[in-house]
Formats: sequence, C-alpha cells, structure tokens
Amino acid sequence: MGYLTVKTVEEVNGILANFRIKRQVEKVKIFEGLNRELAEDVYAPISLPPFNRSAVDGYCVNWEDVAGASESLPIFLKVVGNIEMGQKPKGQLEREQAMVVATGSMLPEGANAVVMVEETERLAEDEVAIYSSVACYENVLVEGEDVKKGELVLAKGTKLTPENISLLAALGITEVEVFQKIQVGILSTGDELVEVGEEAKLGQIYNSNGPGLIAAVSSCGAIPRYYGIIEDDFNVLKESLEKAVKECQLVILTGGTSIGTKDYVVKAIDGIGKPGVLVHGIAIKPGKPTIIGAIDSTPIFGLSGNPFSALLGFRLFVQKLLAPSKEIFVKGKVARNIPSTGGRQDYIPVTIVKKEDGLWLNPLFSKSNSIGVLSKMDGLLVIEAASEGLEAGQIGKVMLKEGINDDLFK
Ligand SMILES: Nc1nc2c(c(=O)[nH]1)N[C@H]1C(S)=C(S)[C@@H](COP(=O)(O)OP(=O)(O)OC[C@H]3O[C@@H](n4cnc5c(N)ncnc54)[C@H](O)[C@@H]3O)O[C@H]1N2
Ligand code: MOO
Repeated sequence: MGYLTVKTVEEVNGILANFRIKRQVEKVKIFEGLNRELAEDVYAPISLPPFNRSAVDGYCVNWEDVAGASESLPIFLKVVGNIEMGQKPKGQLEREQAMVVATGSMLPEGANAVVMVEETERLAEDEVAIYSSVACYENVLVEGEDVKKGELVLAKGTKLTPENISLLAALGITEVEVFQKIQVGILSTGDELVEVGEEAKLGQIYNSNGPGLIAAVSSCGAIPRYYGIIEDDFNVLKESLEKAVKECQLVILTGGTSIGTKDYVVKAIDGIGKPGVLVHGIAIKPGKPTIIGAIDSTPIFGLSGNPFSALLGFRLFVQKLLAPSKEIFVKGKVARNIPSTGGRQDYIPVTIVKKEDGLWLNPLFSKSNSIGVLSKMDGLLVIEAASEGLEAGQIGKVMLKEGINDDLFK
C-alpha cells in the first residue's frame, strides 16, 4: 500500500459505504431510550385509542335519537348515569337515553356520538334537553382510528424521539431493543505529547487531539474510550491498537500517519489483521496522509497529528460512519481571492458576515497545525479538487462549524 496512491474523497466515500460496524443489541427502558436506535420492528400490541372515548365534556347519545334537535326544537333524553374517568361504563346505552361523560371517558355500547354540555340543559336528575344534533361519531375518539392493533408503528433503525417514546408508552410498551452505542477507541501517538494537567517542558506540547476527539465522538452519540498517549514505539503501538480493536467497534489514532521513521500506524494496522490498510493518502488539504483501514468489521482511522487535519479528518470520514448527514452547508460570496492547488479538495477556515446582499466569507490564515483559528472560524470553505481557487465575489460552499447557530446564516 503506497502512501503516494492518493485517493479522491469520492473514492474514499465509496470505501466507507461498504463498512458495516458490528452492533450489539440491548434492552432499555423507554425512559432511557431517547436518541437510541431501535434494533427491532415494533408492532402495536393494542389499538389507539384502545376503546371509544369522548373528545368533549357532555352527554353520550345515539346520534339518530338527536337528529333534528335545535334550540327551538330540543329533544329530551333520559339520563341513566355518569361515566367516571378511567372507569368502564356500567351497562350499555339504550335508545333515547344519555349518559354524562367527561373528555376522555370510555363510551358505553350503544353510544356513537357526544353532545357538548353547552348544547344541553339538565332539566332533572334523569332528564336532559338536547339543543343540537350531532353526526355519527361526532366528538368521539374512535377505537383504532389513530393506531390499529398489529400495525408496524416504529421500524428497526428508527431513532427514538420524545414523540416515539410517548407512542411506546401509549401502547403499554415498557422496554425496547436498541443498538448499543458504538464504542470508539481513541489513541494519541507522539513522544512530544503530554496530557493537559501535566507539566509541558520545552519541546513538549499538550495533547489537544485527544480531548477534541473525545468530544467529537460524544457529539455523534457514540461512547469514547480513551487509551491515552502511546509512545512512538512500534510494539507498544501495535499492542495498544490490538487492545482497542478488541474492546471497541471503531478506533481512531492521531499522529504517525506520515512517512517519517517513527510513523508506525500503517505497519501496526497491517500487523494485526485483515483487511488492514485500505487507504493511505487522500486528496484533501489539510489531512493528506489520512489512513483508513479495518480489522474484520472494525474500522480504523489514522488521522494526521496536526490538530486541524485531525478534526477535519474526523468530520469528513469518521463522522460519516457514526452520524451520517450531520453536516450543514451554506453558500456565500468570498470576500477575497482565494487560490487553491488543484487536484486536492481544500478546506479553508472562514468567518461569515451577513450583509444585505447575502453572506460574505472572509478567509482566515491557517496551517494544518493551527488550532486557535478553528475556534475563531464559523466554518470551512470547501474548494473542490477541480478548482484552482475562487475570485473575490464568487460563490463558495461552507461546511458550518458544529454547534454554530445556522439560523444566523439562512
Ligand atoms: N517528508 C514528509 N513529511 C511530512 C509529509 C510528507 O508528505 N512528507 N506530510 C506532512 C503532512 S501533510 C502531515 S498532515 C503530517 C502528518 O503527520 P503525522 O500524522 O505523522 O503526525 P505527527 O508527525 O505525529 O504530528 C504532526 C504534528 O501534529 C502534532 N501533534 C501530533 N499529535 C498531536 C496531538 N495529539 N495533539 C496536538 N498536536 C499533535 C505534532 O506535534 C506535529 O506537530 O506530516 C507532514 N510531514
Ligand atoms: O495534509 Mo497535512 O494535514 O496538510 O499537514
């Protein structure tokens, strides 16, 4: 596998599309199900509503008994009882009878409409005047009109939202099978790194990729498992990678992707199993030496150690597997000429200014090692590989930074 056989982003996306991460299944209580992905089809065990219910406060009747009733020509019915909320009606409703119902009460056999209380007058304990006619099933929530027993209500793969959880509860379902969250191993490589909180001596730098990637993984709904800083030693790296591959369903390494004497990531991946390294070198800037491989069904990403490249590699490739279609793009005019080397997709940090004539994009100075600029930017301007840059005033496409209020730019 040669480093110089650089693949295009489209080719890489084609490879990623064939990845199938092994997902375990677990049962969770619906109270804990928010944002989890169903691992089973859910069929309705009961209908909704489960029985005919009144939609209003009033009197349940047989609609034919009150046909033609009006203010000037009321129809008188015999009141034979009250239906309490949550109670099964005692007996059925005979013709020319009425029962008092509340919004949500179960209707008795024989009742097929409800007259609202304001269209009636109670004349005596056992008599009510009805001043308005009703159609069949008027003011009735009919059994099964919302969901039919046996119907497929939520398909496997559906993400549980508050609405879905409410539906499961309405159906009396307390637990569902969901996919376990994907566990993502994160390994930082580099002898120059120290963990934040420790003392960085001259020549050393803080490991910023580790915490950044932990956060990026969490924001995709996966579980980060951090394996710390791995020294630049082939055997140590191989051992640590092997452990992470065993314990996780996806692994990310940063650093050691280039072709320096201590860049062991390619060798380590190829050394622990098949298919091994599939990509080494992608036509993007920054992030050219990005590595993608797999051991059985566990994808492994070797992201460049450079912080900008590492986080870009995460968003472009790792995120495709963990949380596809999370990206939000906007278009705007570039404020200055922006040259770009053709043949590589170029990502340029920009701030976005909203003016009367639309959005304007101001490029920010950056290198692949930049990190301060990533917090200042609003997003990354994408210059396609076929383009050699954009002239001031030309339209460009920006991938918005995560968490930015995209309403500002609509
Ligand atoms: N002779 C060549 N040298 C390099 C090439 C090349 O084609 N030929 N490519 C350059 C490019 S482009 C990139 S990108 C880098 C890739 O470097 P590595 O992935 O091997 O990463 P390192 O060398 O370990 O580190 C690069 C840079 O990033 C800093 N770093 C590393 N890890 C972290 C971390 N966890 N937190 C913060 N910063 C980190 C590291 O100190 C270096 O400054 O290779 C070029 N070289
Ligand atoms: O490809 Mo590298 O990430 O530009 O420095």
